[in-house]
Amino acid sequence: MFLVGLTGGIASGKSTVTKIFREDLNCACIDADIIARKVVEPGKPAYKKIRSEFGDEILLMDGKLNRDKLGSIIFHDAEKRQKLNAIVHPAIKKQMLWEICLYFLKGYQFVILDIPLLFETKQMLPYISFSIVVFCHEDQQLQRLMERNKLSEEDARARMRAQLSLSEKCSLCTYTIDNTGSKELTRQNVLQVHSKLCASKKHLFIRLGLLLLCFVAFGACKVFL
Ligand SMILES: CC(C)(COP(=O)(O)OP(=O)(O)OC[C@H]1O[C@@H](n2cnc3c(N)ncnc32)[C@H](O)[C@@H]1O)[C@@H](O)C(=O)NCCC(=O)NCCS
Ligand SMILES: Nc1ncnc2c1ncn2[C@@H]1O[C@H](COP(=O)(O)OP(=O)(O)OP(=O)(O)O)[C@@H](O)[C@H]1O
Repeated sequence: MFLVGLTGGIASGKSTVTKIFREDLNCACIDADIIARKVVEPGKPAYKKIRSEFGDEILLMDGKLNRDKLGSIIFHDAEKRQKLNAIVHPAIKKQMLWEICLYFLKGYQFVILDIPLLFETKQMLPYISFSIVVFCHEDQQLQRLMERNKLSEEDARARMRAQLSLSEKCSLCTYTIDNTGSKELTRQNVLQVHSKLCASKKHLFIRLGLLLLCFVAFGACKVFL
């Protein structure tokens, strides 16, 4: 099995593309944003750390995190964002590695990891064989973000500034998926990248590598025991 990192800018279309991989193409997909929500549920270690770092004013009446409030703090303050990242990212990585193992046991050829900050944090980069960037024009990104999250232009731009630009991300990846047109056009672009992933023999090399490692370990046991 090999891992594919899927990234892009905020609201550039990662979830839209992941949905096509998962629902139309039956691919194994893991979404870092969903994990990021799970690991900060009340009672989880990351929740307790966020509460002591940011205070009770970032909680809703029912004790859950007020995500809008926390977002409005961290997207306007790089130091606070760094503090939140330092609490949440290790928990996301741990959960993600666990979910990858489950897909490995199910025998998938590859798993797609939807990670918004793939190139910024670099945490999962050592494990990735191919990376994909979903891109659209900056003005489309701004418009889609403002509409979806009901944000002012200033707040939307602050969120966009918290990440590498889409052009920087495109220069770092293996494949790009153009999401500047209709969702149907994007679907066609996803199909093309999917066929390239399916044609890859990387999983065979990785399996061969693991097999060789087992032989070496077995040989070493025989010599030393
Ligand atoms: C600040 C929070 C509470 C805002 O929650 P909200 O529901 O409004 O947004 P959501 O989680 O759906 O994220 C939407 C998008 O914002 C961007 N984003 C989120 N966190 C960050 C961050 N720390 N730095 C830069 N961009 C970010 C990503 O593109 C993400 O896809 C939340 O985003 C969060 O907990 N962020 C820290 C964890 C993180 O880095 N998540 C990204 C996945 S690695
Ligand atoms: N090709 C498209 N045409 C029109 N609207 C689109 C297109 N692709 C995505 N959208 C819309 O833009 C918004 C952002 O898309 P999506 O949620 O897939 O982005 P994302 O990169 O996953 O966002 P985030 O970084 O916040 O997780 C959504 O409301 C979605 O419906």
